[in-house]
Amino acid sequence: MKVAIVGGTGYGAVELMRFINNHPYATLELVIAHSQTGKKVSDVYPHMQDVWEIQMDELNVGELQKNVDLVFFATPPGVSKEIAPSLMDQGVTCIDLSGDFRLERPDVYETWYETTAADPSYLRKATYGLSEIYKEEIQNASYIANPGCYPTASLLGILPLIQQKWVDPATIIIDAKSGVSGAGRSTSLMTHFAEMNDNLKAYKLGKHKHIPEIEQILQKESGQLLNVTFSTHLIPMTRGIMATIYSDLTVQKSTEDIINMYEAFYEHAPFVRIRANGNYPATKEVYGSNYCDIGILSDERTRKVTVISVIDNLVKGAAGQAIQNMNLLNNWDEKTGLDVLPVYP
Ligand SMILES: NC(=O)C1=CN([C@@H]2O[C@H](COP(=O)(O)OP(=O)(O)OC[C@H]3O[C@@H](n4cnc5c(N)ncnc54)[C@H](OP(=O)(O)O)[C@@H]3O)[C@@H](O)[C@H]2O)C=CC1
Ligand SMILES: CC(=O)N[C@@H](CCC(=O)OP(=O)(O)O)C(=O)O
Repeated sequence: MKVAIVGGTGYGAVELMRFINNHPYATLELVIAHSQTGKKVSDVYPHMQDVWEIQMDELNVGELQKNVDLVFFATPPGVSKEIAPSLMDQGVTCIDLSGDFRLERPDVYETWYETTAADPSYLRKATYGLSEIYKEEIQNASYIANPGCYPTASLLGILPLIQQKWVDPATIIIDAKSGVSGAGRSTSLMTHFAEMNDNLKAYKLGKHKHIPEIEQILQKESGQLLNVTFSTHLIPMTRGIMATIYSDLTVQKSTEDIINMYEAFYEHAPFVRIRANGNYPATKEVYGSNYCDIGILSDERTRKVTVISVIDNLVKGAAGQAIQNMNLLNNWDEKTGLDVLPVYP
């Protein structure tokens, strides 16, 4: 399968290239850059020397349509909504790492992204690509809206309890922390070394674009209208997300009961690992891999459950899940190209 990446100089793109290099059925045909066209991938990322010497082109939708079977968008929000419709019209399959097609309702997108939404007729063609939950829909999709990094960790962490109705969805609180690569490659005051080193910052409280994304799925899966409390923090590490999720239990269940239920729920999900009682995952234990590791505590004193869910934001939170979705779309083993262990320490 011939693939292209749009947004080829970003962190999401270079992770896609790492996995495509490992993939037996996908070849990278075109890399589309923005401000660095004409350069080779290895000029921008020297660790790719002798691996990806491909020269980056400027965007030409006709060339994409003519030359590739699948396009990955690894661009900031606001880009794919302009370009993707003509690819959709020509029947080119797309996997979009940005948030442009994740929200079903244009008015909700416009409120949270503060810009106009894609045309609703195209929004309706998109499938939300949370691989473990929407496997069948993904297998039949033509446009995949790859989930955001925080929603991936949060939703994989809480959805089993929602589907079993063992928690009250209205009481969910998600406290999440991310490494700085989540903000992409370009520099900013927020993420430069002196601001970030030895520091821990809360940011975008009450305003994060992942709030409506998480609510959309929680509402769909619980059948209930609800709002979620979701707080994001930047932590001085390169990769990784930890989502610590709290909710009120509606039934009396021990930690063991909940762990057993999660193990059954994710029985056929090779990338979700449930920890044993008393064992809680750390971000380094999934570093560089497509795993989502989950630890659980049922606190019988407070009748609340705590779920700890960790991912690598660039892998399960972006490029890895995108490759997993490409595999599902093509009926390939979902682990194809992704069978790498976490890098530790
Ligand atoms: N980083 C992460 O952990 C995650 C990222 N995502 C999402 O994936 C997408 C890519 O993220 P990431 O790789 O981190 O971002 P980066 O900022 O590292 O890269 C963005 C890429 O898009 C290009 N680009 C910027 N503006 C335009 C434009 N107008 N038209 C075409 N290309 C453009 C940039 O080129 P140039 O620099 O030359 O402008 C660069 O190649 C984003 O939507 C992000 O929100 C999703 C989950 C996790
Ligand atoms: C650390 C950091 O800044 N993280 C980014 C999340 C990146 C992401 O997944 O955003 P999209 O929904 O746009 O794809 C943020 O909080 O905005």
